[in-house]
Amino acid sequence: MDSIAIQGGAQLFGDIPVSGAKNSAIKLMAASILTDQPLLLTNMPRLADTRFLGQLLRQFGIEVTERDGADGQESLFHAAELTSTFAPYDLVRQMRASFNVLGPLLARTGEAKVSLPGGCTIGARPVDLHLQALTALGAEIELDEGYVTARAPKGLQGAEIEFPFVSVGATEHALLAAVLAQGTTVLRRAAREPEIGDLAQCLTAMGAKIEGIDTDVLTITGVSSLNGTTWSVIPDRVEMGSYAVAAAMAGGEVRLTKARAELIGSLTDKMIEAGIEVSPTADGVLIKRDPKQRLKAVDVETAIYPGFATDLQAQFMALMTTAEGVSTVRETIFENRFMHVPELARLGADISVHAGEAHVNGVEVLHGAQVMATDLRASMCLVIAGLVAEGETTVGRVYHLDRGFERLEEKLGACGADIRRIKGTGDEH
Ligand SMILES: CC(=O)N[C@H]1[C@@H](OP(=O)(O)OP(=O)(O)OC[C@H]2O[C@@H](n3ccc(=O)[nH]c3=O)[C@H](O)[C@@H]2O)O[C@H](CO)[C@@H](O)[C@@H]1O
Ligand SMILES: C=C(OP(=O)(O)O)C(=O)O
Repeated sequence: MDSIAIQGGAQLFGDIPVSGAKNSAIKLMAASILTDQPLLLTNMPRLADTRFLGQLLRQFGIEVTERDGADGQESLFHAAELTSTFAPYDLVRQMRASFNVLGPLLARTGEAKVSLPGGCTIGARPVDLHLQALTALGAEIELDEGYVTARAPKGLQGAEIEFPFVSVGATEHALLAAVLAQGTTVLRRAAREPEIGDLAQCLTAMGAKIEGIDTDVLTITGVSSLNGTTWSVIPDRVEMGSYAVAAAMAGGEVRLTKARAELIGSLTDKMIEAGIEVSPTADGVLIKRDPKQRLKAVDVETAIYPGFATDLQAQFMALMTTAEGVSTVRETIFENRFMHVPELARLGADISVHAGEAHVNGVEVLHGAQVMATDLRASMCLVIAGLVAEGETTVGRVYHLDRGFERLEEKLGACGADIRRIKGTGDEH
């Protein structure tokens, strides 16, 4: 198992290019199942998650080709013919979004058998809303021995679906199935995260008919087939936000490029409140901070988009560990997303947790230690804390981090961070 070692204390100066969004790329990849024409995705991140999903798509008989192109890394998916509609446990357990192949397989072929998903253990994360949506679209669903078998021998039928609460995955899943259903589907209380807009726009370029993109009501008029297209993956707002926080923590001046400032508006508002200089640029954002000036503690509460992203909660908490005063961090999306707290405590952070709320009492200094990544974004929070902790911090289990951060050591190292990967051996999971 690899680990990452960071020698704290270096300020960061330079540019960090933001990669394509993992949470968009993996849903766009699932969209390739819907057509027998090639789908070319550009600005593709190379991550463990995109690799796993590529393996799963190959298992269905989809040709997957990766190459370098004018708009960054590219991946071509060609599902000319599907030779299997079975998604085994070993290929689905690694990540949450692999479950979202069920809807498109069902929509294209009328049946599929997919293992229940894995992903970060940040909560119970059931898939009831996914299954309710597919059932409303006319699928017959059976659950047996950890697998979902879905059948729609006469094809899917459009339906009115009102989600009881907002779910990113269930919205995307319903969308991926409804585009090929007969008739009109209306999704109410739909999630409107930018990655869903990206997916909906790509599907539209493939010939789908979708109204209300980027709103919480999506109206989809089913079509009988979709064509291929070329689509550039939206910038990764979680990666962008993570490096914005890293720059703020270490101090210095870092420009995040190939990105869009408005994607992290709820984060940068809080960063400004804490005393960090944030200036939007033509293709991203510039973060400046004099590390001699202590930040002010500010409170955050996670929420659905455009609120403060749960995927940036751990990173922001790391920033607050050395701010002046007490910051309250409320997690409202996942019931178990504070696993980084005991790890931050190893570095000297003073944090107490009561139900869904963490109180971070800022300390003057953190001290390097051995810590363990517990999930994807928590790994980044430990790296961020390590950037200022006195001495060396070693973050173990970075296979979590590799799911969602591309070339992390290279990107931070280019700005002056003293960071290196220590290669491990053996099975990663
Ligand atoms: C691969 C991907 O894109 N992952 C993102 C996606 O996860 P994911 O799609 O899993 O997140 P959801 O928005 O679905 O989950 C929100 C809440 O709804 C609950 N729920 C969800 C579905 C369901 O059928 N039943 C149910 O109870 C979940 O347990 C959670 O408490 O959105 C989250 C919220 O922005 C992000 O943190 C994840 O990074
Ligand atoms: C929680 C995440 O991923 P997943 O939903 O795949 O677990 C994430 O991207 O932060």
